[in-house]
Amino acid sequence: MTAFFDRLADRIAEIDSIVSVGLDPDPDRLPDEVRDADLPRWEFNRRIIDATADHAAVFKPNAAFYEDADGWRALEKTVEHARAAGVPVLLDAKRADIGNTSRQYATVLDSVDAITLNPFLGRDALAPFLDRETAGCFLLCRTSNPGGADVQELELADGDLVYERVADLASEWSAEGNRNVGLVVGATTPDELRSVRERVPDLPFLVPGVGAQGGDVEAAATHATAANGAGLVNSTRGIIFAGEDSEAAFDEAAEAAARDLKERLNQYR
Ligand SMILES: O=C(O)c1cc(=O)[nH]c(=O)n1[C@@H]1O[C@H](COP(=O)(O)O)[C@@H](O)[C@H]1O
Repeated sequence: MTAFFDRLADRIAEIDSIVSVGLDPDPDRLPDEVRDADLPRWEFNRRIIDATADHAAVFKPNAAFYEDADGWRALEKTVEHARAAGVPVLLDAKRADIGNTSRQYATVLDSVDAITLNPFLGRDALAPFLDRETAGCFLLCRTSNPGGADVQELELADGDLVYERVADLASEWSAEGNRNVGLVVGATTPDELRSVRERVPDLPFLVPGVGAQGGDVEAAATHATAANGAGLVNSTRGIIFAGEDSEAAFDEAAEAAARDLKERLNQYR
């Protein structure tokens, strides 16, 4: 199998979209029509996948929404269905731990194409993921949440900020290894997004925070992709729950929202 970022660049070129469709099926927000299904989260995701696959460079399920017995079954079916539709799956799990545990965590890459990782524990904790040549590994760099600056913008002795050092290390680790490392940089801090892009032009970014979090679509589109054309802008609630504000069926509303985001992003890239 070819490297993930090459496969991603090919898919982006093929469907002309850098949209990552998040699959976070919050049980409290599922529409009535899926609530009686055997696995409501799977039924919801199945219809979202079928409706939005043509606009989705990847699907990004967040593990938090599946961490119970039915959830694991729903996630397994979701991953299989997305991949059968030809769409790679980026599991948003923000993993990494001591070596023994990380080695076990990394086995999930037998089933998905890419994963988000937490760089806080350092290189050895990431190694079991980064060692997989065909997987994509997105390291948290400058996150989109309000407290993202608390740790990530602390100043180091040489004047660099923590998130800048994370970007530099990710670039080194990628170049020394399998060139399979990207960064998570939020759209809610467009100046930082721009500065990280200037710092590491070769790393693909996953840019979350447009849509429900109100991030900057133009900055996201301008800076998400690396020189090879790989990069993603994610929206989750803004796509999958678009039907809450619409007369249309939830999957039709999701299709329209995904298409609209694709077109808005494409104006700037
Ligand atoms: O790693 C992520 O995907 C992520 C990083 C980050 O800094 N901010 C962020 O929102 N995310 C994830 O991206 C998704 C955003 O969802 P929406 O705000 O509904 O578009 C959620 O699954 C978040 O966990």
